[in-house]
Amino acid sequence: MNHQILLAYLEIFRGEIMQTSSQIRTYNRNECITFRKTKEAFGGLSNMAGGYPLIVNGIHILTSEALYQACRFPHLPDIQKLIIAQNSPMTAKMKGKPYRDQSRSDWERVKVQIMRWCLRVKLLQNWDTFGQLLLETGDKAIVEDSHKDDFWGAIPTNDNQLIGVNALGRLLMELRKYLKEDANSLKSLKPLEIPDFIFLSKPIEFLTLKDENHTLSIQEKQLIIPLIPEITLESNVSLDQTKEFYREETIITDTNIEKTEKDDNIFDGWVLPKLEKILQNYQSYDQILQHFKTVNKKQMQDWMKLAVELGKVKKIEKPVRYIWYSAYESESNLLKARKISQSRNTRKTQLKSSQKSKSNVTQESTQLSLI
Ligand SMILES: Nc1c(N[C@@H]2O[C@H](COP(=O)(O)O)[C@@H](O)[C@H]2O)[nH]c(=O)[nH]c1=O
Repeated sequence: MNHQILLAYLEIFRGEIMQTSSQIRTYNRNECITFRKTKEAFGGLSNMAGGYPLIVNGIHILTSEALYQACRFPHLPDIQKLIIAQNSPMTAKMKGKPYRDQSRSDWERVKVQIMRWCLRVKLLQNWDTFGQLLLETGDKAIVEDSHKDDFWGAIPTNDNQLIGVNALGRLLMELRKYLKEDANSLKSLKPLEIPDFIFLSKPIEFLTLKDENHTLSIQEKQLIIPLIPEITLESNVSLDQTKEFYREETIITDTNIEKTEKDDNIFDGWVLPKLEKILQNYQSYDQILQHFKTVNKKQMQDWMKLAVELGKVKKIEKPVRYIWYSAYESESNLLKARKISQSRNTRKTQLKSSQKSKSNVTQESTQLSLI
């Protein structure tokens, strides 16, 4: 094998090493800081969390998730624009999904480095808030608790364990370590030394702490907010509906700016909580639509698709119906328990009818209850 090919293989191997089985970790929930929903105590650690705005090459970006997803497409500035124009980080992720096969060709190899860089941007530009949140995790392991992503997060196996590579949690722990031991080294950030590290057609710039308070000023945060109505329009909600939503949910004033940041995401802040309430039982698409009277069909379809993709909602076919994931899980556990108890009863009846001894019956039913 020639030298260069060997080097290329080595690089790929280095990039993918985090995905190998030796990288899998098991965490005990009681001993870690876990986060899943952005509104939980440590939800701010999620890339999906609002309230940690960024500026790269002079462009406002609402979340580290949007920045990370945009980094897939340095050669496709229109897709980058589409991604960062979304109000919801989950929608930002989904908007890039149809183009994933056009991600930069070395994406799998560089994505961990890119995530590390995105987290550093998040800290650099939200020094007090994000820094404090990171330090509040103490010395505990940080774990992204995920339904199905055991690369970036870890999946719960029973009440107390989570298993996965937990790449995001580990990058956050690494960042916390630097913050504790060498905070000054995090106060500026060089662009990554990878080819085509480009955002909206320009090489990504060298970043430094923004202002005296190390965070974006209120004025800067307000500059970000006017983006929201345009974006919502793009997803087929009428201007009136948009205005109505923001009138009710997020009237922008200096005093409630924090609330605005938290609620600046329709999908996270409004759609998901509503779905969680409605979908404690199976519901058809039309039944769901009844609960979202002001929303048009296409938008609702997109949201349902997103909720399913993100593992929040389970979709069942024939006929199509939906249920909130944890309700689905408890229902299937109930069904499993029922099946076990039915098969135990059947077994007992069979055993009785074949007139086995009493001790045999006890032994068999004990074995079945262990399944
Ligand atoms: N799947 C998931 C999250 N996963 C997030 O998605 C990002 C990785 O995207 P990708 O590399 O394109 O798969 C990364 O930020 C990871 O933390 N987050 C959430 O709140 N909810 C989810 O359901």
